[in-house]
Amino acid sequence: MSLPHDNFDPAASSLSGQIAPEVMAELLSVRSSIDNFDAALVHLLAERFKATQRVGVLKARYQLPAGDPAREAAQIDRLRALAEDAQLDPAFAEKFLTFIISEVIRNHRAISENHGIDD
Ligand SMILES: O=C(O)C(=O)C[C@]1(C(=O)O)C=C[C@@H](O)C=C1
Repeated sequence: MSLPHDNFDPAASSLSGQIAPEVMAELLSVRSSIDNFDAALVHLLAERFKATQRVGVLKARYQLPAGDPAREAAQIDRLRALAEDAQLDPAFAEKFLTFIISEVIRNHRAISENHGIDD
């Protein structure tokens, strides 16, 4: 079976041949963890978007507004607190959530515009 990331080269680096082999080995070892985290993030995001897709269909069906500012404010407060506990910059956590939610709202609007065509 051929996977879409079959041609991913985990050793790709602009530093190849420019740094000591032991430094490169340590860098590659940490990067292998980063690659696992990035893969997990993609899968987590895919699941989140599957869930918000269902919300989008529900909102379109019942003609509800795409955005829910009170819900977003609660989510942001919660995520900022979680980020602080986890020693992640809360401003970054908020920016990240806001970025995702803006895409979700764009998707909700698209679903609502297409509503009636295929359901
Ligand atoms: O929960 C909702 O109502 C959603 O549409 C999902 C979501 C989110 O991505 O978490 C997106 C837009 C809303 O403003 C609030 C939350």
